[in-house]
Amino acid sequence: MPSRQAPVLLGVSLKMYFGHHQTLNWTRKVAAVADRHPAVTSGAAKLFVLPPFPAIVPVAGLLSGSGVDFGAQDVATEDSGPYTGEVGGPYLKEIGCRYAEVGHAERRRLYGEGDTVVAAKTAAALRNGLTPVLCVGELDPVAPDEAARRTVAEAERLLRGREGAVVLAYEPQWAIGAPEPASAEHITTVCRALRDWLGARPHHAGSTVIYGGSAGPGLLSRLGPAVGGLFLGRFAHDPDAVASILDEIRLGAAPETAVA
Ligand SMILES: O=C[C@H](O)COP(=O)(O)O
Repeated sequence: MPSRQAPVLLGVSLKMYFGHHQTLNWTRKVAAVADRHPAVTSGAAKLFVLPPFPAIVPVAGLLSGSGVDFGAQDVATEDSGPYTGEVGGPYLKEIGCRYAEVGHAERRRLYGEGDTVVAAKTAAALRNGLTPVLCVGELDPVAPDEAARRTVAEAERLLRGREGAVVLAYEPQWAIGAPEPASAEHITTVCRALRDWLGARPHHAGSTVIYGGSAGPGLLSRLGPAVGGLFLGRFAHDPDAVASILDEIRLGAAPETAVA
């Protein structure tokens, strides 16, 4: 597996927290941060944003030229047809999305999505040229080694028979929406296991492992280089917090290699 210094990947899902104008205002502020921040302009960090579906097109316009990528929080299992309320991969690709999130714990818990649906959505993203942000992670708190075993097994199930670069978002379900993220030891153990697993699979070259679950300023510096970035939720609602994480990256928090 060739090694190279990879940019730290910072993703933000806005979930359903903001209204439309708030989404656009937040995007303008984050684009302005990205435009001038040395971590972004030097290529040390790469940002992506997942707004609600109706905001994707205007967000694309606001991010144009900023180097910030964007995508969707979900994708249909099918590409077109009578699927009321769904948005297919070809549509997302056509409007410029780079990413499609799949398998988030909230979709599993609240909307009954299981492995079959998550695997089909992952396949839909890949066949349409979208990078899946595939969320994996254990349901309840367990020891780091056991969490790593369960999470690698989950990734194995969801990616079986697929090829292409993915973003594996390690999100222990118990750490989502919590006051604090998982411990640095826990995150590092699981992310390293996922990296090793991906690294042994050349058909997933170019993949990245990031951590999400109450992540915010101050976390990345404690994680060391095994973690390729962060998947942010509430703690990115303040654009200054995004700038603060970019400061950490500029000061040296960087993944050791891409999975390539
Ligand atoms: O999509 C992001 C994650 O679920 C994390 O959300 P949170 O940081 O608000 O817990």
